[in-house]
Amino acid sequence: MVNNSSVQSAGSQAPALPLKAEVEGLNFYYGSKQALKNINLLVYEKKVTALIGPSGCGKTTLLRCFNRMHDLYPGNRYEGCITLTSDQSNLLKADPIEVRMRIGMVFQKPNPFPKSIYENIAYGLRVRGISKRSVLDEVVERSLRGAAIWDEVKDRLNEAGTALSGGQQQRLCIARALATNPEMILFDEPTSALDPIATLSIEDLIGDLKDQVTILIVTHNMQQASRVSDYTAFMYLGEMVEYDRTEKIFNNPAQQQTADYVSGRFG
Ligand SMILES: Nc1ncnc2c1ncn2[C@@H]1O[C@H](COP(=O)(O)OP(=O)(O)OP(=O)(O)O)[C@@H](O)[C@H]1O
Repeated sequence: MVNNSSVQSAGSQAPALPLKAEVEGLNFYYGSKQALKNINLLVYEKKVTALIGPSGCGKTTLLRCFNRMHDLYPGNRYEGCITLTSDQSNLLKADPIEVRMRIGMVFQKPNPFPKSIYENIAYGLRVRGISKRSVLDEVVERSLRGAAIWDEVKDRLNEAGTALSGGQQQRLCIARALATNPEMILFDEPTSALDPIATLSIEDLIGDLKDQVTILIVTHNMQQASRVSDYTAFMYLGEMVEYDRTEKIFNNPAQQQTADYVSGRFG
């Protein structure tokens, strides 16, 4: 049974950490189908929060609310709010273009633009009217360094992004997300298409990135959630069952359902 009480902060023992965002009473509908039910969640600043749960529980749907991806399809509807603490803006009511500059996204499958490595980073700035070469050069280098791929590509910036290995392409996509100095980055199963070595390098990178940005990650991989995240939210059938420090969720969860899921008894 899902625990219907609204689960908000990450457990009673959580210290009072700075907040990046607060999800309150979030419902989401694909047409007439309700995929998220009264989600309440505090997202802590410069921490990694993992969303876990069995297939179809609503992890990706919740993640995509944060950068208004659902607006791209007709019939989708949100209720409730996701408030960014920095300026108290409700992401569900703000201009979606602005939201996507503040909240970057990295997808399951690396999806570089069919452009050069340099342009993969610079393109998003150009479409926002930034064309000064020195500024673009600086952002390209900073972003590629931030994604731990600068040394590998600095001498081949004019080569196609799609010519890189899968793991390098994913780091290029992370660099692209960093270019706008986002406040949060959303990762949707970012290593599911990668081999174990590339997976570990992305996990290391996520650990490094949290010094500068708040991270929300959807993962099916329990070991990955326990390795990379500080907080974990367990969802089931569109509801938030339990949210706490990752260590607590994996070692001593409050709900039996969470214990069953993290120990592999269902899902
Ligand atoms: N475009 C859509 N139209 C209608 N229903 C959808 C759509 N996308 C997802 N759903 C439904 O919403 C619910 C949540 O889906 P979601 O993809 O968020 O789950 P998930 O936990 O991320 O699953 P998975 O781990 O398999 O990716 C599921 O019942 C799914 O069938």
